[in-house]
Amino acid sequence: MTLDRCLHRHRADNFQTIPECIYRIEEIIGEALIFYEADVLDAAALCRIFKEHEIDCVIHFVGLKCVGESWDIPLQYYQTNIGGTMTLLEAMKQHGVHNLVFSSSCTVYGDPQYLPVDEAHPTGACTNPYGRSKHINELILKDFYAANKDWNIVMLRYFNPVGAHTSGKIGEDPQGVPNNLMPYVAQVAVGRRSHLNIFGDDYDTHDGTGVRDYIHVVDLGKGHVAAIKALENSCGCKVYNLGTGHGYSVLDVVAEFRRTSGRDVAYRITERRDGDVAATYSCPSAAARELGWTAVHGLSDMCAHMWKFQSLNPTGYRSPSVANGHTPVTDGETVTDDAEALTVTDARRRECTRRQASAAARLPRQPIETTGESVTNDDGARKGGRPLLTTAHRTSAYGAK
Ligand SMILES: CC(=O)N[C@H]1[C@@H](OP(=O)(O)OP(=O)(O)OC[C@H]2O[C@@H](n3ccc(=O)[nH]c3=O)[C@H](O)[C@@H]2O)O[C@H](CO)[C@H](O)[C@@H]1O
Repeated sequence: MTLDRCLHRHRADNFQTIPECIYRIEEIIGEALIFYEADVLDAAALCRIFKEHEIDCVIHFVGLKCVGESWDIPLQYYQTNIGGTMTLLEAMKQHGVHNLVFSSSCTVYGDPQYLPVDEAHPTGACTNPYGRSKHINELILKDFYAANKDWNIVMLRYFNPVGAHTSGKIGEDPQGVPNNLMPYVAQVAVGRRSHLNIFGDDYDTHDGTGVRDYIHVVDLGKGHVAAIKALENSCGCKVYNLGTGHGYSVLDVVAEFRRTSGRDVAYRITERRDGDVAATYSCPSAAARELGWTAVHGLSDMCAHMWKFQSLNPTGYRSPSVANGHTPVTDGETVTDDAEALTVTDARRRECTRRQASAAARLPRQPIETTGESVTNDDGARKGGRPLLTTAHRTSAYGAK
């Protein structure tokens, strides 16, 4: 899913950064990546991918995901998030691929009626179009399964994904002002922003600030691997929470980030944000019982790995070269050394391009060309024999968060 985010975010404004992100993923997994650039609403493009590979299952990460933005452009949210699912289901159906993992969200629970929230909690009282698009997707998938019992569908309700890969090589790199808490905190710590605005300290929580169930992205990724195993065992249609079961307040996160980074995180208390709930955290026991999956990383790891990525890449994947005179905002020799190791040099770009070309040459055909001007999209299929995963998503001039 990190791949999805990297491609999504950088495609619109700076194509040059895409190979760097992919290059880093290749370093981590030790394989060349094959990815397609295509629109999830482009049925022909999707069909071509299915024709060119023998695909076992699809992880459907596609989606616009900014709560605030979804009020401004609801039609784009419904078109991308729901239309994309319909197009993908049709393509899968046509090509006999009947195994799907879908990225849902705890947002489908709305303001929780009880805590911790389990999968039996009522859904649908969503507070924004983004949330409604996730809920409608769940309803569509349930109806679709009722008519297609030979399918296996796992819907994963993510709580609040944060952190970065433990290597610090890949992580969240929001364009513009971050909408979510953790990347904002990281950017304050690294000196890109002066202070965090905390949206309200008068909630009915232990310190008055909002409480969430933050989950490390590596744990989240492993949850998907567990879901794929369930598909292989013909699980039918299932829904699982992916969370830790622990709630932390905004001030808890700030304190932990200060501790792990050794940096100050200045903040101001401001008004509540529209649509925020006081507290939500998961009951993750169904995933433990049925998928054999449990989150292992706590808040300390989430902050430490987030900080590692942020400090090694102060301005994300656009971080200028240390070798070319940029001084990272971080201190400490190890960080500087690693930053140099991760710096994008011309030589590495050439090597990256060579590896990409070499990987592409092993494809039966060339990657799909995109259509349209302001809308570009990325599909990815790992290669190394049979592609196991296909991710597909669509971005627009607005992009994701
Ligand atoms: C209701 C809803 O749709 N929630 C979505 C939103 O979760 P959340 O709104 O829970 O995530 P978030 O990271 O935006 O906010 C977490 C907590 O931090 C607070 N906060 C956040 C930013 C900031 O600058 N200052 C501040 O105080 C915020 O009020 C909340 O109490 O985004 C997530 C993406 O990761 C998921 O998509 C969730 O489904």
